[in-house]
Amino acid sequence: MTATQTEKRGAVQPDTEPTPGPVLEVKDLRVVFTRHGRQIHAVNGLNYRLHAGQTLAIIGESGSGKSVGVRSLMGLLPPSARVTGSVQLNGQELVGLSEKEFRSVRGREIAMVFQDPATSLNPTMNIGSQIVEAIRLHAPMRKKEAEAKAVELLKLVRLPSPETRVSQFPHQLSGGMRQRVVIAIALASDPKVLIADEATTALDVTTQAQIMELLVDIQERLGTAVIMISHDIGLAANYAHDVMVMYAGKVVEHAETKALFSNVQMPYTKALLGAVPQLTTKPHSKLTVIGGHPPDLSNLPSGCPFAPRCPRATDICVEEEPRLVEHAKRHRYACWHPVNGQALEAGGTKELLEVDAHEPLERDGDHRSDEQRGSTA
Ligand SMILES: Nc1ncnc2c1ncn2[C@@H]1O[C@H](COP(=O)(O)OP(=O)(O)OP(=O)(O)O)[C@@H](O)[C@H]1O
Repeated sequence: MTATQTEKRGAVQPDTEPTPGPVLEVKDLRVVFTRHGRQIHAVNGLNYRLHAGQTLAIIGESGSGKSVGVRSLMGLLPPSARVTGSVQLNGQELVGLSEKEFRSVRGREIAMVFQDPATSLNPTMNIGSQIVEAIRLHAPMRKKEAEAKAVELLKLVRLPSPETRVSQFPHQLSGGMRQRVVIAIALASDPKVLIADEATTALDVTTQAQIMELLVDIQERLGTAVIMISHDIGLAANYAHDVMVMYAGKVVEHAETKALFSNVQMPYTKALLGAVPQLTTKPHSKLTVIGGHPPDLSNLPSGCPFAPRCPRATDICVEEEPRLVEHAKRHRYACWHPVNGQALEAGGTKELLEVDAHEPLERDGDHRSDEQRGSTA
């Protein structure tokens, strides 16, 4: 088996001095939309921490709440959304900020790269002006100085011939180049957290890998924390330190990437992986299809939301919702009948529930193996 990118680069220590605490701390984050008198519970109690230089991947089926969960961090939800809980960015509480207050955080402390670079860029402005605008929005400076910084940013994102590219328009660049420009704009204010929402989905696989390598490089140089949302589980496995699996607005499994993929516990995660073709998949063999549909978010069931689609479900799954419990070090899952773990019974979970942290998953100071530490020294 080949080493993943996260193993190769030996986990989460950036070149810059690591900050002592998490950059981002999310506690019991909930988002409810009101639409036509109905309440849609899109995000139902997220807890996690993100440290400098760390990449968290969020995976899950369409509609599981991945985007709404990260957009709420940036105040990018419509007025019909009610956000509760706590989001601390470097100690600053974001939940409850007004739009005006969010404007000073968005793009400055926390920035986002979206799926389609074509729609993120202004087609009528050359790319140099767009980067200069982003730079001067956050740090007032003379135009000449900002133009020089724009070229530096384009070098950072490894856009070829940056000095001449600045005068070009988005349509003159390839999709991969455009996404590099979008990343340069996102980095204009040196954000602590970069959110990549399906940022490479619209690109071909080679360009996709180049952009991911670029994000890794930037992360290592600047210590930026990254949240990546992806339908591509392979990308998550290869580039993330931690993976969070969402279903019906909840986290159903959350672990270090290696622990998650080598020891999947939640049947939903297993089903997601089964839906991905492997190199070893024989031609014409069938991929696993997850039958049924996710629950109605305006009428969530009282038991495990995955129960109606789960091959392992029993009565308890329908009756009582399993809590997200840390069963092994840095490996949490919410399941009565985990894939590789011992079957749980309601009465028998007390011991495990004692270590149930309603707290975000914590990262060790340095959880690299000796081998990894040696290879990156
Ligand atoms: N403005 C809105 N009003 C009402 N419901 C919304 C709104 N925006 C999102 N939702 C609902 O919130 C749920 C979660 O949406 P979200 O976009 O976070 O899913 P996702 O996991 O990111 O899906 P995808 O992978 O397709 O982007 C969906 O069921 C969606 O219908």
